[in-house]
Amino acid sequence: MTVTIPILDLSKFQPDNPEAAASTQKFLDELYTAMHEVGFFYVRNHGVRSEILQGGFEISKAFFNLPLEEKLKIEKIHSPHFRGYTQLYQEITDYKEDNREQVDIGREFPAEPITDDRPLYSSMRGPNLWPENLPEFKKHILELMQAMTDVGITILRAMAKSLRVVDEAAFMEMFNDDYCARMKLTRYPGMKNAVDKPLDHGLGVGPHKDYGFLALLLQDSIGGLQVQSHDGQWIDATPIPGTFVVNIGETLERLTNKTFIATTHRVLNNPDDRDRFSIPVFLAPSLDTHVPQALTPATPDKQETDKNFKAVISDVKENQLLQDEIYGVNELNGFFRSHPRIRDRWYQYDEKSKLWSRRETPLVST
Ligand SMILES: O=C(O)CCC(=O)C(=O)O
Ligand SMILES: [Fe+2]
Repeated sequence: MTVTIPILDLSKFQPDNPEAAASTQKFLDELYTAMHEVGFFYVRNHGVRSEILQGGFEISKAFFNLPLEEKLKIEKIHSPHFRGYTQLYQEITDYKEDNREQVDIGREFPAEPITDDRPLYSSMRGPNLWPENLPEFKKHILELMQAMTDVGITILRAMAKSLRVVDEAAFMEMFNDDYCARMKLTRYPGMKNAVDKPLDHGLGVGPHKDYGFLALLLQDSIGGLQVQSHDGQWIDATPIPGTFVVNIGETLERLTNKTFIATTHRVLNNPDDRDRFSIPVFLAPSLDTHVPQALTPATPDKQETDKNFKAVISDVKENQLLQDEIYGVNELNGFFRSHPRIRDRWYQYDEKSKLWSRRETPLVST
């Protein structure tokens, strides 16, 4: 069966307008089907002005065009909050170096004092690293992150409604003022980019599932994002102007007892010399949230109910989930796992208590 990624019209979702009840319901039904069967969809009529989106790409390109030594001034290693720039080939997904460079941005908070009474994961909050020589960067990027976050929160509310059995108020309480948002600016060099010489495997980012709740992605017109269908085939998420691509992470999949699926995806570098740019935003609940293990009843396994349904084939192993009940613990462990250099510079492990803590001063490498 060929899988297509559905396109949903967010303007149909008007939960507070009784006159739009029918169109809202239609949207919720489409959303349910998309999340249950594909785990990915495009959203159009999301209401974010195109100048904000265009401005985001322009400022992101301006940053990546800076000389490397300028970009390295905000390298992530300088941030105990895991913010900042990562060079090409420095991050590893599915055992291969990613052919991409990126900047990680989070919600802007002042650094908190390091005290024993705070949970360690409170270090995930903190300031971003901003490039000194691009003064307009901060304003544009925070504006774009807020606009995309607002769309994401609306979609999360729609997801709660479409699941029906979920208590919407309790679900949305996880996204109180202290919700988590992370944005990435990415550049994937084209395979024929003579300066960068991408690694032959051609993977901008290897097969993976996102681990939070929701990802909302702005992509340019180059293409390369692929989504893995149930039977293991790779489907192109071909760019559609004016849309975001939406998918969920493993924490929400677990919470819905796999009624909604966190689909494996990857990005291929463009075969010619043109670079691809994308800007994903990842949403998750506030760090202190106790994420319930499952809010909905288990869905009968499709393999048991449908004789024609093939076993799900994924390049990502099951049960790699970050299983702690408190979201902040999972988020910190996830960043520890993917950024051991940053972990060791800013955090220390005590063999006796088997606990991690923040270093008073960063470890200076010799
Ligand atoms: O750049 C993209 O299209 C997707 C990136 C992605 O999947 C990720 O960073 O988790
Ligand atoms: Fe992803």
